[in-house]
Amino acid sequence: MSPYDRETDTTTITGSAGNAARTEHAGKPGKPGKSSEIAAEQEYLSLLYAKLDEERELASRRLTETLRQSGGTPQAAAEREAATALHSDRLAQLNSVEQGLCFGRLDFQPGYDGDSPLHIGRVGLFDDSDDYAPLLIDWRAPAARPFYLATAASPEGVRRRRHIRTLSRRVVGIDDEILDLSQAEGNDDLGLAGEAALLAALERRRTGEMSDIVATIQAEQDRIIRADPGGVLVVQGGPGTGKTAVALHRAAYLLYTYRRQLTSRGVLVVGPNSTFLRYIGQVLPSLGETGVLLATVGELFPGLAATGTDTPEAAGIKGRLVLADVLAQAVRDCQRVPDDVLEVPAEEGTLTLDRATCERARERARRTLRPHNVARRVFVDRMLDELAAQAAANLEASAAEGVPDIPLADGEVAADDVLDARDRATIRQELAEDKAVWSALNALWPKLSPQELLADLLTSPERLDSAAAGLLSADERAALLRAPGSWWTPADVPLLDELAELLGEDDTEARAERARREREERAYAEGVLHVLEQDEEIIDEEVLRVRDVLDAELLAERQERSSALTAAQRAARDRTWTFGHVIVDEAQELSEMDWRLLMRRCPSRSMTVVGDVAQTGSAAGTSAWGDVLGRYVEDRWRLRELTVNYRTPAEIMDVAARVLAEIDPALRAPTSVRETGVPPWSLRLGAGELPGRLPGLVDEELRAVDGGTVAVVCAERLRDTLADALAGHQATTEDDNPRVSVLGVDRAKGLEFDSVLVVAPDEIVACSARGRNDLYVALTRATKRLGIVHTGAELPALAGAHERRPAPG
Ligand SMILES: Nc1ncnc2c1ncn2[C@@H]1O[C@H](COP(=O)(O)OP(=O)(O)OP(=O)(O)O)[C@@H](O)[C@H]1O
Repeated sequence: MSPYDRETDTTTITGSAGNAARTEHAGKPGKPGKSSEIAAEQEYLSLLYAKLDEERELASRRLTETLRQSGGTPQAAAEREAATALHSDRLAQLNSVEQGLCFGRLDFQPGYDGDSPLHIGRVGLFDDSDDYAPLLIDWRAPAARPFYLATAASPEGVRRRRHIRTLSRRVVGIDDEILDLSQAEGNDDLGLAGEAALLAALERRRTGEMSDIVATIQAEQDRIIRADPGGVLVVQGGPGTGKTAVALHRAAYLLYTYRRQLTSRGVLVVGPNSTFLRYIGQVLPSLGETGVLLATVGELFPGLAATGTDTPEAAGIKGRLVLADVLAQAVRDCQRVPDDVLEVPAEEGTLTLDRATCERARERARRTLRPHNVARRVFVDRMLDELAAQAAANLEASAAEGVPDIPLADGEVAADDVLDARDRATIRQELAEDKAVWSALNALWPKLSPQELLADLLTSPERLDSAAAGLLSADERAALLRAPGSWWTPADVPLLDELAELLGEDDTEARAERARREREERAYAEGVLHVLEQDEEIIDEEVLRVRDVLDAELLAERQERSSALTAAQRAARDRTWTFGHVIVDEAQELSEMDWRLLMRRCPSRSMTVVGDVAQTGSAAGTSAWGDVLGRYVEDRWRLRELTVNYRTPAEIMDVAARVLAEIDPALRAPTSVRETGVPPWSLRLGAGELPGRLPGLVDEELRAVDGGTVAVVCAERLRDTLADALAGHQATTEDDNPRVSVLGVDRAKGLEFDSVLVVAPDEIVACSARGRNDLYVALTRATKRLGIVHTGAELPALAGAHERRPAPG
């Protein structure tokens, strides 16, 4: 039972010299002092909700009024659209803070900064009848900071920090901390703030969706959340230290504090896979922020679904930086010259392109340093000049054929050319439209799409050999080859992005298309105006006529802009979009090629990089931040570390720490914030017994976590077999949020469950080059209980788990 479930009336004193604080819980009505405190908080909370309702009503009314308006100058139209966006954002924000509107209160020492209490909540509310005095302080505002940072040793003027527990619009309890150094007792080295509320939050059953932590952010987390947005900030921390939570709250903080700069470019949050993104998907909306694009790297090539899977070896190779050179060579390989002479059977007769001429044109095009498809225009121009000169010479020669050589009269000058400039231009134009000429030029310097080129490269041994000669070994090239028609994979996406940069886009046609669309939209708008005018004639001759306030141009423009999307939505459709800030979670998994793509999306290098190098599972991932970041920012990146584990109880962490020591004895496991008194258990089963016994084990765990979640985590190879064994439990291998999941370690990364069964740990270790890291990840997913089921060799590091005797049958 968590303190949130019970009605408490206790007073505890916690704290060391660094964090002395007396904690008092109050929830039981009937005790006069406490219940009057609760009643007073209830009264204030009711006032806040009344204000929230009033604000909602106001935002809704303003939105309706704005939507009703029409007409005016283009500037008025633009202002109207800005107002529409503003009011609908405000309304969405006010709706999102309904649950847990207010969660804290600060009381100050006498004489300190006005010394009236401040209430802290999810949004700022002000009293417009009292000179906009703050009623509720947004958790992100500077005034709210002491709520997260104040300690007894450094109280920042705070006398009492109160956590207010609410259910819907009702106060159900309060936890007070008196920040009083003279009360110091105990030895709380972790420096926790609001310990009772924190532990209550941590003990809650997991639902399969991550929750926000605004009420209980800890000081080391707060410093990261509010860190300056400039440059690259790396947040390194062991499992469960709140890296993901911190990353998401940082996004919300940055959007609040730097809204003007960030709303137009948006914020990108990158996660390792779609399961993880769904797990964290509710956190930012619950904080009232919708302007953030959540995506995996594999989703950052608009219009392409990367649903295929690579072998670990192929994924590892594709992630290496050398692939950028391979791709550059593959593009150069498409800029060909004939071995000797290329014959072009044009309508003007057979023309020829010799190797030297083609080489000169190719060199000239390459020297422009433009991307392939753009430089193609230079090559094609040179080739057409050459062909046109030949065709003109042929024509002149044939025109001269059979003409008698008539002697010139006195004073007459021989005409040099039969053809004038206009004739020559016509010939060039005809050649440019000649299919045979196009097919010859396309063979030499084709227009390419990234998809076409990569698909060719990965299915053609000759092309790959040519592009990767001296860059990849024969075995590596063989590992990359795949069958034609294979699905795109996430590791292909950075390669496609690289190719899109190398190939570029000749946007002449796109520009023509845009102009055509604009003409069409204007014509459509003219039509709309016409219909409106006819309606007006029928309805009322007197009213202001539509055309008086709206012309076709403006209507077309408004139509275009009224479909205006948020920056995040526009960014999702645009490969070349650059973001105001990029947050990368589970960043240790990204390959060098992934980083290249992300750096292109963030030229300002305003980034937050969150991860744990001890959890790297991917062959292409990193084990040192400097290795990946140095290339882009040299040593200009800042490191912050998180050291407290909020997820995994100490008993489970003891076992995981032994595995960590095997990965690297220098690595330190984070310190768990709580103990559960439940030791992890282990059980030995024969491999054949596993499918039969697993359902019973899962049932036991389900009962033990009483309505919570259970995950079976195993090597990818075993996943389907174990999911079949648990068919009766409707276990899922994906992310539809059931009580029982069966997951390979890769999918379990970043997630958490009340109980975790790690099945066949020896297989997890054996399955990949970073198998021990994978095992460490698997062991640290549980919030309450851990069971280890051995079917093969027992790993010495896991010997600490309490051994269970197998139940009969
Ligand atoms: N200050 C906090 N208050 C309440 N809960 C917290 C706090 N910090 C972290 N948590 C909770 O601890 C759990 C672990 O957090 P999170 O998933 O962010 O850790 P992580 O460092 O990303 O872990 P991993 O590296 O294993 O993915 C989550 O349930 C999160 O909500």
